[in-house]
Amino acid sequence: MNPRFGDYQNDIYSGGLHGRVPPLPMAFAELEARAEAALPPSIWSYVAGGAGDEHTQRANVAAFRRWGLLPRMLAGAVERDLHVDLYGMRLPTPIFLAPIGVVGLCAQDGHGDLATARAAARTGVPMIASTFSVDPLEDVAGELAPAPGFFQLYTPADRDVAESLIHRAEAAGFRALVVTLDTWVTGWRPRDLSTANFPQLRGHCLANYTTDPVFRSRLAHTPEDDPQAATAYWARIFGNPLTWDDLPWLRSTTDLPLLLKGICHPDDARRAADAGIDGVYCSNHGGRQANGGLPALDVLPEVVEAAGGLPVLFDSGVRSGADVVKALAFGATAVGIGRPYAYGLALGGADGIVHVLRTILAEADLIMAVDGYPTVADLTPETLRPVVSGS
Ligand SMILES: Cc1cc2nc3c(=O)[nH]c(=O)nc-3n(C[C@H](O)[C@H](O)[C@H](O)COP(=O)(O)O)c2cc1C
Ligand SMILES: CC(C)CC(=O)C(=O)O
Repeated sequence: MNPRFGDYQNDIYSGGLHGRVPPLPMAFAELEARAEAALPPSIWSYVAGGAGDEHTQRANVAAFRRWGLLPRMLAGAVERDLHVDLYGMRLPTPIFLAPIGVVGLCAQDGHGDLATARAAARTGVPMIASTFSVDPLEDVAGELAPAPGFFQLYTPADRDVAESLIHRAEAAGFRALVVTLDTWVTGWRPRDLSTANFPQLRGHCLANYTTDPVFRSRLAHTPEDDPQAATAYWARIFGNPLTWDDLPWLRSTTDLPLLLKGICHPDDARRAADAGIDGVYCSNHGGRQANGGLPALDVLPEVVEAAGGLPVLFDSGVRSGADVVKALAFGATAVGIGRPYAYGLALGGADGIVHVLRTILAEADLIMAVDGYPTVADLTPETLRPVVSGS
């Protein structure tokens, strides 16, 4: 039997009958407001902020409002099946946890990567673990099992360190490698600039480097004895703009499925497919990198078409179950949840993330029930229409 994600509604109502109201926000706007109040201002501005005047970040969210699902009645969608297949894995849900560097710091105990992994394990929602974590990837993987995890790589210029990270991720049991292309330099982020806090936050999230034997071998002293030298070496190898010429090397480093994150142009999707990549990840980094770009949702259909049948992961602006349904209908194989789970973490640790995921899944499931689309395969671009009046 498939999981009944909509049952979260029954769970809440039956709890309510006994005088309890849900301790965590049910609507995204409240989740966001309460996370802002809960997080230290420097972490809030880092997580919530984006590039420039954050126009693209807002446009990512607004893009979903421009499309609506056409309902089908008498479809009898009593049983829904939200599972998706990806690289031989049967995922119980069509969503995943997008990589969030520094998410560790959103948890009250400072170990948010581990809490995120625990939430993934409890829900079966895959986690893409960021290179930038407070805890090393082996510890994250330890909390994740049996849920699948993917490892997100910021590819250091020192290829030996890069290969070491990749091989550690393989050994730890991660099932795919997601290489992020759009953040070899950080974008112009006024909120971080005005607090000047980015380097400080980043300094807490280098565990994957400081525990890496190859990285350590590059240093005269251990990172424990000379943290500044470790950070300086990290800074030297971080800003590494990969090019298409690097892809054969990258491909040769692993047999894991290899995905490229940040693909928003159909020609790049086509070229990735030609280069033997296993999947593209359409995302504009939640508007954190380059302001003034198109909303990621607007480019998704073209990227899906150009990818020629390769899996296409998607994120940027997903705030609700309705958004998940629309991204699936536009052809995303699976849909990434970003900031909302960081906010859930800030409010309730692993429980907070589980709540956010269950909320999103329940809404998606109930939309598919009401509108008569019992499976993910039933959601196609033809089920969507542009909104023609108002918002
Ligand atoms: C605080 C923060 C840190 C992030 N760190 C990473 C990262 O380490 N690696 C990465 O590939 N993407 C990173 N991202 C981008 C997310 O994976 C995702 O693309 C983005 O959050 C989607 O936008 P949304 O959260 O507005 O939906 C980060 C996003 C946020 C909000
Ligand atoms: C450490 C950062 C570069 C992580 C990131 O991707 C982001 O802040 O968006």
